Amino acid sequence: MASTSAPAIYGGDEVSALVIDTGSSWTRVGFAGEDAPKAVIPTYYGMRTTDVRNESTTEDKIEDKDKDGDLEMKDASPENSLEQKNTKKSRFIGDESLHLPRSDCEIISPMEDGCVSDWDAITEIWDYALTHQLRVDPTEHPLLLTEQVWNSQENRKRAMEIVFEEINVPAFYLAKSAVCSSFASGKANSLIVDVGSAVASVTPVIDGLVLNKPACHTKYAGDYLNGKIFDMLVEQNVSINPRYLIQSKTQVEPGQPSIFKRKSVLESMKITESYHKFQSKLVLEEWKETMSQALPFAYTGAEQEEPVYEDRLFEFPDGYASVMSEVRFKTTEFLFDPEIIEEATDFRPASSTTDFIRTNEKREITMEDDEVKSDTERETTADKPLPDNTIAKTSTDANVIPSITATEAATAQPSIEGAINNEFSAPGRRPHNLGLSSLIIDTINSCDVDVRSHLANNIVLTGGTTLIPGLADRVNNDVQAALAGLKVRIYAPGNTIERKHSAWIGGSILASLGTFHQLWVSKKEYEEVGIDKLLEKRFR
Ligand SMILES: Nc1ncnc2c1ncn2[C@@H]1O[C@H](COP(=O)(O)OP(=O)(O)OP(=O)(O)O)[C@@H](O)[C@H]1O
Repeated sequence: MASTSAPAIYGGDEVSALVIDTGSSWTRVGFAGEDAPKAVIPTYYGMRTTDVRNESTTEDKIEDKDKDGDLEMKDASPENSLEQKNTKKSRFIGDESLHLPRSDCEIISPMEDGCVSDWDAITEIWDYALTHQLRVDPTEHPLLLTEQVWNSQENRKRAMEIVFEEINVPAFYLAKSAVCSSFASGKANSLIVDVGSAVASVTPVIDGLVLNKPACHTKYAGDYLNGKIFDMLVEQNVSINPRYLIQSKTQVEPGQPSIFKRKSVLESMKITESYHKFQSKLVLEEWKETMSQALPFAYTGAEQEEPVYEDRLFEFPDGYASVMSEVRFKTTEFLFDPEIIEEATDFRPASSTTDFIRTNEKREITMEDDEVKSDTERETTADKPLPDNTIAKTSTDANVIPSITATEAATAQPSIEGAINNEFSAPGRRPHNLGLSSLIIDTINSCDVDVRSHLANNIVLTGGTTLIPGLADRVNNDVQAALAGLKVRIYAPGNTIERKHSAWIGGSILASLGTFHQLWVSKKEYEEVGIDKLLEKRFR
C-alpha cells in the first residue's frame, strides 16, 4: 500500500489520526496514512504481587535495566486492608519487560474470544503503546479502534468511555476489523477469512458493510495449533526447555540428548507456571512457523497416496534437534478438522477474569524444586552429571521446569463451550467443531444466493496463521470442491506485513481518507448525545 492518503482533517487542523488494532496476541498502533503499524506489542502483561516489607531483591536489580516497559499498576488490593498496605502490584507491559524472568510474575491475557475482557489492563497497554512507543500526546489525535464483529454492546460502551474519559482523545471511530481488512485488500465485497492466534473468523463484507448473521468464528486458530504441536511433541517424548532457561548449549547430533547449561540466576527465583508456559508457547510458535505445512487435500490415510513432504530438521532452544516428517502436515490438519480430537493443551495465558491465578498459587513451583517431574520425561537416557552447573540430559529434562500436563493446562483456561449454543444467532456465530474450509463453505451458504458468487470470488486470507505454506491452496481446493457451481478465488497477499496486519492497514487507509473526517465522533458529540444514542446511530 502506498501512503498517498491525505492526513485526517480534524477541527480545521491537519493531524494524523491514530489507529489501534488489538488482537489476541498482538496490538498494532500507528498513524493513519502509513503503510504499516509503527509499533506491534504483545497483548499480554505480567503481574507481580510483592511484599513491600522485603522488596529489594537481586532480580529487581536485573529489572532496573529495563524500566522503560515496567508500568506500575494502580492499587488493586481491597481498600485499606492490611494486605493492601503490605503488598504492591506491578504490571509489566511491552516485549522486553514481558519476557524478563521475575519471581511470582504471572503472565495474563486481557482478551477473551478475540475481545477485550480486562479494561484496566488494555487501557495501560494502549497508553504504553501511544506514549512510550509512538511518543504522541493522544489528546491531540483522533483515534480509530478496530473491533470484532461479535464484540458485545457493553464492551463497545466501555471502549467509548475509556477513549473519551481516560485517554481523552478529541474524536473517535470504532471500525469492524473485517471491514478494515476488506479495505486493505481494495475490495468493497469480500469474504474475510482471518485466522489469528485465539480466533478464526469468516465474515462476509458487502458494499463495505458486514453481514452480521452469517459471520462466524471458532477457536481453531494459531493457539489451538500450538497445543496440538505440544501434544505431538509429548507423543514423541520431546519436552521443551524454553530459551529463558538456557545459559549455553553444546551442539549435538540430531536425536541425541541435549547438553545445556541452565541460567544460574534463575535458581533463586520462583518462576510461575504461567510464565513458563508463555515461554514454552514461543518455542511451539517457532516450530509452527518454520515446520508447518498444509496438504492440498484432506489426508485420511486409507488407500490414499502418501502426501509429498520434505523432512526438516528442527533445533530446540536447549540444542536437542530432531527431524520432523509427516507431523509437519498432520498438526496443520487439526485446523481443518478439529473434530479429530477437539481438545488440545492450551498455552494461551489465561485471562484475568478466570481463576487461573488462584489455581497457580496452589501449585507454585520453584526452580529448585526437584520433586517436579514432567509428564513428558523421556525414559531412555539417564542424566549425566557434568561439572560446573552443566546439565547433560535428554531434552525432556524436567527438574528445572514447572510441569504442564494436558489436562491441567486445559482446566486453567476459560471454557467457551457453555456459550456456544446460545450464540448461534448473535453476530459472529460460533459454530462448534467446524474446521476452516467448512467454516468458509458454511458462511457462504448462509448468505443470500445473490451475494454468494461475489463472496466465493473474493475470499481474502488474513491473520498470521494463514501464512502456513500450502494453506491458501488447501482452502481453494476444499471450497471449490464443495461449491462446484461458483468460481472460487483466494486472495492471499504474499507480503507478510499485509497478511499479519491487514485490519490495521485498512483502518489506516480509512482514517486517512479525506471523506472520513465526517465520520469521526467528537468528544463534544459524545458529551451531548450520550453513549447509547451514539452506538445506535453512529456505530451500528
Ligand atoms: N509464518 C507463520 N506460519 C504459521 N503461523 C504463523 C506465522 N506467523 C505468525 N503465525 C501465527 O499467527 C498467530 C498470530 O496471528 P495474528 O497476529 O493475526 O493474531 P492476533 O491478531 O494477535 O489474534 P486474533 O486475530 O486471534 O485476535 C500466532 O499464533 C502465530 O504463531
